[in-house]
Amino acid sequence: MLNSISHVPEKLKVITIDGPAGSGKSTVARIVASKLGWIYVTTGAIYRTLALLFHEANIKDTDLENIERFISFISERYRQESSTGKVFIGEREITQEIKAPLVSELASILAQEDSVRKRLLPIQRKVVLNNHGAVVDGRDMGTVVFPDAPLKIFLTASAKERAERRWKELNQNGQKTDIKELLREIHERDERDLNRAIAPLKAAHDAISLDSTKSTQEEIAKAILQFAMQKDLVISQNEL
Ligand SMILES: Nc1ncnc2c1ncn2[C@@H]1O[C@H](COP(=O)(O)OP(=O)(O)OP(=O)(O)O)[C@@H](O)[C@H]1O
Ligand SMILES: Nc1ccn([C@H]2C[C@H](O)[C@@H](COP(=O)(O)O)O2)c(=O)n1
Repeated sequence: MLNSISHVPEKLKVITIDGPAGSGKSTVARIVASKLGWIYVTTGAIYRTLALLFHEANIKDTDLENIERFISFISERYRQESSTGKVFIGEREITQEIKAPLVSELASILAQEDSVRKRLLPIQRKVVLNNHGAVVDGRDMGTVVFPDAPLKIFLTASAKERAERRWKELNQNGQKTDIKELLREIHERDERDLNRAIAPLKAAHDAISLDSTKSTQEEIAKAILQFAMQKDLVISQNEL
């Protein structure tokens, strides 16, 4: 494991990875964080958890009272296990439940609400700034949540490749889905994430764009670690 050093102020030891659904953000974020000895935070899981709470309470009305009620619950009881990527509400593990297509769709709908984004901002920042270094993935990490991050990555892949990856992932977890339906859902979520008025999915002006369509997660992670070294976020090449 690399011993990271701080050539940047402690509070800014953050690498952001933004990109569309299924581009491989969480996977490579976890590899990079592990190599650096940093934590990894996948902010999509926070939006997905909010969606799961709404879904399970069978609440269709995303009014402010419900949003505030569930977000304060998340603030007290939500946690991610950096090493495994497991997600918990209190002692209840919800890692697989939040990946269900219904939850994915509701998360992207809730993510359009300014009241949701405003209230999740401090939660995302608190998780990261309580640690000595973090790799964070989402849609607006480099543009809104951590605009001063020393290294920003914008990770893409073709919609077809992303649907195939999601199909394999759900299949491995015993969730049978139709690839054509997944492709439609990915296009729909892309549309929402790219075109919403608040914090749309887009590459920060100073982000490095990478396309993982024809690359393995290890190749992408290695490229990010090289950039981290160039930014003095790691000690030396021979430990990568
Ligand atoms: N470069 C890659 N090549 C092949 N498969 C990949 C690659 N990167 C990630 N995957 C696989 O694709 C699936 C989705 O990856 P991951 O969850 O990291 O994407 P994501 O961008 O975080 O998606 P979401 O935004 O929906 O959470 C996982 O099963 C992962 O193992
Ligand atoms: N920083 C973020 C993270 C996620 N979202 C929204 C957009 C996605 O549709 C949904 C689920 O995210 P995923 O797990 O697919 O990365 O949550 C967002 O708007 N901002």
